[in-house]
Amino acid sequence: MKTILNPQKKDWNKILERPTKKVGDIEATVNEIFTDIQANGDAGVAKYTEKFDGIALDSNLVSVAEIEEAISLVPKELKEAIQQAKENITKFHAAQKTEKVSVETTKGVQCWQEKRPIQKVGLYVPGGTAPLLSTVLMLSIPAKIAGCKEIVLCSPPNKEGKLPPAILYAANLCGVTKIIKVGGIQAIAAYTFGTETIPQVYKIFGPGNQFVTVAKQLATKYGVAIDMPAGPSELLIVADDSANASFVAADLLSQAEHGIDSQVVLVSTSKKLIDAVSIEIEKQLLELPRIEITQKAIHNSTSIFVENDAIALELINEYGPEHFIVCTKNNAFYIENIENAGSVFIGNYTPESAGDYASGTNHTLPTNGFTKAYSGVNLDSFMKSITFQEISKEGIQNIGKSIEIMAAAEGLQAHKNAVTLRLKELL
Ligand SMILES: NC(=O)c1ccc[n+]([C@@H]2O[C@H](COP(=O)([O-])OP(=O)(O)OC[C@H]3O[C@@H](n4cnc5c(N)ncnc54)[C@H](O)[C@@H]3O)[C@@H](O)[C@H]2O)c1
Ligand SMILES: N[C@H](CO)Cc1c[nH]c[nH+]1
Ligand SMILES: [Zn+2]
Repeated sequence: MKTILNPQKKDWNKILERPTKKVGDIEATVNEIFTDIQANGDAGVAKYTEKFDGIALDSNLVSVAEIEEAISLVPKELKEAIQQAKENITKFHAAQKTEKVSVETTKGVQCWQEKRPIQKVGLYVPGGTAPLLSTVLMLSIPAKIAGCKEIVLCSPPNKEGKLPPAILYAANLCGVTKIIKVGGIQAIAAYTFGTETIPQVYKIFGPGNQFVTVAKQLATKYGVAIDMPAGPSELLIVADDSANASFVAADLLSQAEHGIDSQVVLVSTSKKLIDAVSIEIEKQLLELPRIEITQKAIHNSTSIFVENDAIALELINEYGPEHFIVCTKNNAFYIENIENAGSVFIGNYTPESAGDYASGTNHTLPTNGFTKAYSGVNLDSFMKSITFQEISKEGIQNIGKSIEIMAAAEGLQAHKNAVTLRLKELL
């Protein structure tokens, strides 16, 4: 990790540039695959599964027998861990249900809003560098609580043409209605257009690498909604002398481990802490099995020394990290004033991994600065609001004149007439 001392504000964006590929290069590939799958359906999907995942499949649909086999293969200990995570994720997302909003805006004019589940949703579970069974829980649990009817899940097959048992076990446990062995751009294209085996969906959810993220963004041009751009993992930690350097290093390494395009950043008002973390990273790295990936991501990453908490906060809000760990003497200051972050982790005993797996919050979060405008996945992501209104005779008399005047001001006579006729009838 390189260390930068007191950078000038004008240099922040350059220093914190995300290590992602140029989107333009990926867009051409994504466009080509979308066109092919729109025209050729499952045959197109199979072609790209063979090209990118190196496996030729007769069918990409997961069978009941495969699910039964998976259930028998998952160790009891992992089943119990999944159960605890499921309970916490369920509690946190079920608590997000809201009451119907209903207001009489003017006497006789009743307006209300009700939520409805999105009927057909497509979940994407990454599997390129690691099979993210936890993502199955993060997406299917809120989908089920929201009441979505068709919950489809796509994830890339391994070299044996299978999905890992834990992914199938979790998907079955959480009420996924169809599981398909397909990953990457081809999965997103299939959700967008529908194929013989993969249903077209109304909204696509889930994280993925840059290919998946750019493909999701293209899906919106064809009228399919997406949760948000949730690309390569990011973590920013603000820590001072009150933090445990070994814990800080472990947290930075945990997100660097995701892939070479992950980005981790340490911001500190203590040079002593920056040095201690750097030594700890080198020590802990040697013990990690994914050392090559993790080392590359760490190489892309930066420690930044700043004079005080106010500067640190300004820099953090400008960057807008996906994950934000706060471990300082002034935690309350950061918690009150953070504007742009996906999920915040507070204090020495709140590792980011807790949110990845089992505390209850959702780990599908905006990256690449999209925290400035997007929320992470939550119960509302799987629902939409419909507004209703009912106006009585008294109500139309109370607001009719204003509608007539405004419609006339816009030059829309037919709009005005729709009110005028009713008001006349009531005279
Ligand atoms: N933001 C979040 O909420 C969040 C959550 C979890 C994971 N993540 C991120 O998700 C990502 C998962 O990435 P992954 O690669 O492990 O799995 P993935 O499933 O997203 O991507 C794997 C697929 O990419 C496709 N692919 C690979 N190389 C390609 C190429 N050259 N051209 C076209 N397609 C290609 C293949 O089809 C493969 O199946 C990581 O970057 C991780 O940090 C983000
Ligand atoms: N940190 C990832 C979100 O960026 C989620 C995850 C899943 N498994 C481990 N981590
Ligand atoms: Zn993670």
